[in-house]
Amino acid sequence: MPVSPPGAAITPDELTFGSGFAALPPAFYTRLMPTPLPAPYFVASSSRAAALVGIDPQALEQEDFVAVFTGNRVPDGAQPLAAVYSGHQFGVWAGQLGDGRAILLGDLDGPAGRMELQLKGAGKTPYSRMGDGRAVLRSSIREFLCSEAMAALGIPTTRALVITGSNQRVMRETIETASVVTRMAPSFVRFGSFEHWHSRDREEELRVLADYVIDTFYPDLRSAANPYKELLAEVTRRTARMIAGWQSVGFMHGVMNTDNMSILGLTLDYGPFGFMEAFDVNHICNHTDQGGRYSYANQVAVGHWNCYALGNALLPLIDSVDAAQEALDVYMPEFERKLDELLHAKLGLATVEEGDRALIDGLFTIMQASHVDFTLLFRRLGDLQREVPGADTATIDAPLRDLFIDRAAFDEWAVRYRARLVREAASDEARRTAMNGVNPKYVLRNYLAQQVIEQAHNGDYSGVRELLAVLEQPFDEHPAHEAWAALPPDWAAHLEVSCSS
Ligand SMILES: Nc1ncnc2c1ncn2[C@@H]1O[C@H](COP(=O)(O)OP(=O)(O)OP(=O)(O)O)[C@@H](O)[C@H]1O
Ligand SMILES: [Mg+2]
Repeated sequence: MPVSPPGAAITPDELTFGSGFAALPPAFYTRLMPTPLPAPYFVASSSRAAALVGIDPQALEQEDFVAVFTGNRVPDGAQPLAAVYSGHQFGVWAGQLGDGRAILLGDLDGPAGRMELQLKGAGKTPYSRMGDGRAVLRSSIREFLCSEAMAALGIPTTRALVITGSNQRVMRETIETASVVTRMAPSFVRFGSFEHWHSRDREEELRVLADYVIDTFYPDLRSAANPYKELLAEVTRRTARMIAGWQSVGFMHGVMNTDNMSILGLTLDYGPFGFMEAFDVNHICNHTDQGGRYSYANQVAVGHWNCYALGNALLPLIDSVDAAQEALDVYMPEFERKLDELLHAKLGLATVEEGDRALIDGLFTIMQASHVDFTLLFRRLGDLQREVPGADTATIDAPLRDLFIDRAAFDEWAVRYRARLVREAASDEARRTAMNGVNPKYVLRNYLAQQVIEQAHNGDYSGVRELLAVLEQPFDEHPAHEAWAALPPDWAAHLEVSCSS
């Protein structure tokens, strides 16, 4: 359990908000107050996120913090604002968007550096368009749990500090209740924040924003011959690494619009996301995405496409198509390098050989044919013994082998894998430990989220908190929660997640 740092804030008045983003000229945002919710209550908090900004996690349950993180009380020094941005949605230019329900309070300096705190679902803003400015408890729980789960998996992400709720009714497909999730990130600037100014031919604002991002988050790039080109290259690299991370755990974002792409390469906006269960490379997690633009396989190319949209927006500053192209060309090599590194670790291969790619591809091919559960497969792979002299491998490998409908295909692949493992120095035991440290036992399966959401709708938040505790340590054994690592139950096959949030 992380402990709170000495001197952790126990009242909101002990928070000292800085104004990094708010110091930009007014064109970039609208200052406004969050809209209070009636009788807010505490739902859950992340002590790990709290430690990052020096807040005593226990204090988050207190009325004064609940008021602050619902938007009912604005602490001294905070300068609440909603930022403007635009973006491409499902590949089509959508024009102006902006924080339609997210309100930035300001930033806090903590042990891990500067973090902005943003209330998602805190009321209407000038960018709300037809929306009500609210988020529902269901979607806030999903965002809260997945942000913290991804952080624990080592994938760059925005964080979630706390969720509060209110009985105020909110209309979605059915009537739900309002909730606010407080997110944290060094910055919430998006690709779409740059597209916004480029689309309006406003080079001055474009430059101010790019300079702010470079000076604050990428100071090393300042001395480069063309810092804007280097910014594009670095964001492209980070995006490629983030998506390699997604692919390696079977995470599907669901709405990779350019307004949901972070300029820091963080996973941003947990809406209709999903973790791959029965493996299908073309799986689409978002029910609304009928064309499958954001399917598991397409995420890789879409990440690149989104970087092109950013590159296009930065072009007036980079001032050379060739230079921008060069910056964008780092994407595939960086993605493949990172994915290769992650997959080697997932297979317990500490060395690299020429045939490894074919071996790994072979595994994905048989996973696809048998629609094997992604998480269970990699977790059980760690149990495979390199040598089983004279023994019946079918029996020994049963828990792993039985995940495949086509067992002969698995047997064939296992022969190749064993032959490869013989050239690894690690013992079975050492390899298993290493593999269990990178292949999670627990991921946020949709049905798990659904179960704790249903409990929460009945006023019981213990499930959210328990699931968070498990997802914070996804590589460990949690004997009391063995069931959460199992294959999804039959009813889960009918779960659909959409953009409604
Ligand atoms: N209920 C709502 N009220 C007002 N605006 C909304 C609402 N839901 C979505 N929007 C706005 O619609 C646009 C696209 O929505 P999207 O679902 O990508 O974002 P989001 O989930 O609200 O926020 P974020 O990207 O900050 O996580 C954004 O401008 C967003 O602020
Ligand atoms: Mg969004």
